[in-house]
Formats: sequence, C-alpha cells, structure tokens
Amino acid sequence: MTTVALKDVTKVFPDGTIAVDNVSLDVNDGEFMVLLGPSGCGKSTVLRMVAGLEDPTTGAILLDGELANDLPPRDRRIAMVFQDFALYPHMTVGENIGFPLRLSGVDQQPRGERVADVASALGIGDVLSRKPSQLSGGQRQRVAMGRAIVRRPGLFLMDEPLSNLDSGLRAELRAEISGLVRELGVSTIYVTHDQAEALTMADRVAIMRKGVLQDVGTPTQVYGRPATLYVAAFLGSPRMNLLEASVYVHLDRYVALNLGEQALYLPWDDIRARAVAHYHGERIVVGMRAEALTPVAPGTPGDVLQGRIRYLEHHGHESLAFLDIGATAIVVDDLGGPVTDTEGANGTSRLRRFGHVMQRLTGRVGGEAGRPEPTGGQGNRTSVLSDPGRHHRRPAELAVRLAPYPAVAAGHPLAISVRMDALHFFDERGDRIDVGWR
Ligand SMILES: Nc1ncnc2c1ncn2[C@@H]1O[C@H](COP(=O)(O)OP(=O)(O)OP(=O)(O)O)[C@@H](O)[C@H]1O
Repeated sequence: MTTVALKDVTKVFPDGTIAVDNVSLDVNDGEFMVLLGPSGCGKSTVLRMVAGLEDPTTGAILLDGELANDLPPRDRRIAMVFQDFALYPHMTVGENIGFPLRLSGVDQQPRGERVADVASALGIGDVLSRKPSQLSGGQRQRVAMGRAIVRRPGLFLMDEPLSNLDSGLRAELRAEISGLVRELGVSTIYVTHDQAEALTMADRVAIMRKGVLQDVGTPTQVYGRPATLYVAAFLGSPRMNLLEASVYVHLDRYVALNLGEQALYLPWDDIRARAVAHYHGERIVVGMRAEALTPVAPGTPGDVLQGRIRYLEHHGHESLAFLDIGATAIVVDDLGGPVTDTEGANGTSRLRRFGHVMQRLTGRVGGEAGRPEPTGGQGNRTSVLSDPGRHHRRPAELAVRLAPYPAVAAGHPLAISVRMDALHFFDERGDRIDVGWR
C-alpha cells in the first residue's frame, strides 16, 4: 500500500549530534523492514523522520514515490506504535481503539463495528469495556496495535513495541504482530535493538551503527554473509568467533591462514582462496560461528583445530565450551575496524588498531591485482610483531557448541573440525573480503 524511500538522508541536531549519516534505504510495498542497532545508533530518528516528526537536515524522504519532506504527519497515512503503548488511561479499550476513527469523524455505529472486528482479530474482544489499568502488558500492547490498525494505515512505524514486556510474552507477540501485519499487507518499519526480534520478524533487516547503515538484507543474508565486521560481531549468539589470521600463499597449492600456533588451509581451487590471496603476508580477520565447528575424535585428519577448554557455559539445551587454541582474538573498535587487545609496556590495557599493527611482507602474489593501500599509509604504522615483548595479545576463546552438560571439564583437550565453506573474512577496515556473490 505504501513504499518508503530514504535518499541520502542525514539528520544533524542543533547541538551538532549527527544522529543519521547519509542513509539510503527502500522499503517495498507490504514489506516488514526491521531497523536494528544498539541504543543511540539513530533508529528512532529515522522512524521519526519518516513519520514527519523530525525534518531531515539533508536528503529526501519519498512516500509512494512522492517527495514527502514537507508533508505534515497527518497526511502521511501512517500509524505509530511505541514501547510505552501510549494508551489514554481514562478511556476504555473500545474507546482507545476507536479514537482515531472518532477523530476522523466516523459515526458511532460503523465505528463500533470496526472496533469489534479489530478487537476480535487481536483476541481482546472480551475486554472492550475495561480501562488500560485493568489489562496485562500483552493486552495493552494489543490495544495499541488495534488503535494503529483500525484506520487501515498505509504504513506502520513501530518503535520497540515489545521492549516493556517479559521475554515469554515478547516471543508470543513477535509472531502475532508479524503475522497480523503480513495479513493486512501493510508496509512496516519496526525499530529494535533485539536481534532475535529482527531475525524472526523481518522480511529484511537494516543494521545501523552510529547513524550509518552497515548492511541491509534478508535475515539469512545479514546473518550468513554479514557485510562488515561490526554486523558479524553484532548478530548471533554466541557471537561469531573472530580470530586474527596471517595469510600466506603457496601458489597453485593453497592459501594458509595462520592462526597463531595452528593453521587452516584454503585449497587453491576454492574460489575464495584467490580473493584471500590478495592479502599475502598481511593479517586479516577470520570469522567462524559456533555452528561451523564440530567436536571430533582426537587425531581426525582434515580441517581440524586443537584446543583446550578454558571454561564451560551451560545453557540448559546446550553447553558452550570456550577453547584456547593459541590464536589471537579480534574485537571491533569504535570505528568498526578490527583490533587485537594489547597491553602496553607500562601495564595499561589499551586497544591497538589492527591496521596499525600489520606486518607486511614485500611482494604480492604473481599476477594478482593489488588492493589500494589502507588509509593511514605505511609510514604511520608500528608493528607489534617487530616488538613482541611489549604487547600482550588477548588469546581467542573459541566458542564451540556441545551437548548439554558434557562429560568434560576445564583443561580438557578438544579437537574441532571446521567447516571451511562457512568461514568469513574481513580486512583491516572491517569490510567483508568477498569474491563478489550475494
Ligand atoms: N533532540 C535531540 N537533540 C540532540 N541529540 C539527539 C536528539 N534526539 C536524539 N539525539 C541523539 O541522536 C542519536 C540517535 O538517537 P536515536 O534516538 O535515534 O537512537 P536510537 O538508536 O533510536 O536509540 P534508542 O534505542 O536508545 O532509542 C543519539 O546520540 C541521541 O542522543
């Protein structure tokens, strides 16, 4: 019923805060788009600009293809649902739901019929004469939904509508809300910081960080092929294992990914080996999710890493083992790039930017086109490798799924088979190294 397009939209508040930074995003007709990101990343500001409650500083907002920057909120055919429900406490459930119809002058009888229809679709037909204070949290949220859908809007804007509810109810309402809006065929922008909501409800997810759009795609795309290191680290539980790897090319044979004391090998005929080969002599980030790792019997040949259990975490339905494999952990820094956690000579802990600690070997792989130099230039780099005594690298703790309450304990050795086709690669800027499909 409505399409939304943001074109290069930026919002700078009077105090200089850049809340939204050059965001372009399309929401298709009937699509359920989830805006996901941590607190303060600019999600609500995007929503408020689409609603007409904030003006973009620059850029265009189009509704159904028409420029809507100057369209007043009431002319946008939009219904909003907020986390605090914003119900009128002195009105009954029926009056709350029917309020938008009353405002637009709909007569009492058709209004009552429409309210009854909506309430019964939401399973709250039996509480129409109650006041909001006499309802459970879930019922209140259903009333808020009812009030939003009663006018048959062209677009739903929902800002963390489930965040005030307990986890069981959230899961229940997740399915209910996404089922309902799909049934109604209404385009929806849904804001949340909860990745489970995003991945279960969305047709597509747009992930933001510090006002910048990081990645947009179906849940399968953003989870399975995250565009940036930030998205890789943000989505998934346990979080993706991110390891520092130095790349060494053995032409026509394989590309070795050296992970500290151990290595994995990409065979030369694997199409990804050619992309990773550009980083010969450099460090990259290798990401592996827990589902790409399977415990195997000691001595199993193939793509296997050896580790020792540092500690276990029991989650009831599964246990997680965190293994020391002699590799260095990567964390995402303020700029979204990779860093190894290091400790200076004076003992103060600090983060060193991955790109600055890179040691390059001269010479590239024969025939391969070079990549542009990373920003900063080589002259500015110091190398941790050239001064290994001064810095302490944080050892990686590889998260591996085990059956619940396994008969192993901390200190126990484990061999882990790695699904090589499920590895992720990121460069020193935190961008995905890819061979171009998606
Ligand atoms: N009126 C304002 N004046 C100045 N800065 C603002 C204003 N409104 C929001 N901000 C800032 O803009 C940034 C984005 O805020 P926004 O509310 O869009 O984030 P959010 O991702 O929705 O966060 P949350 O999940 O906490 O609501 C934040 O740094 C916030 O402090």
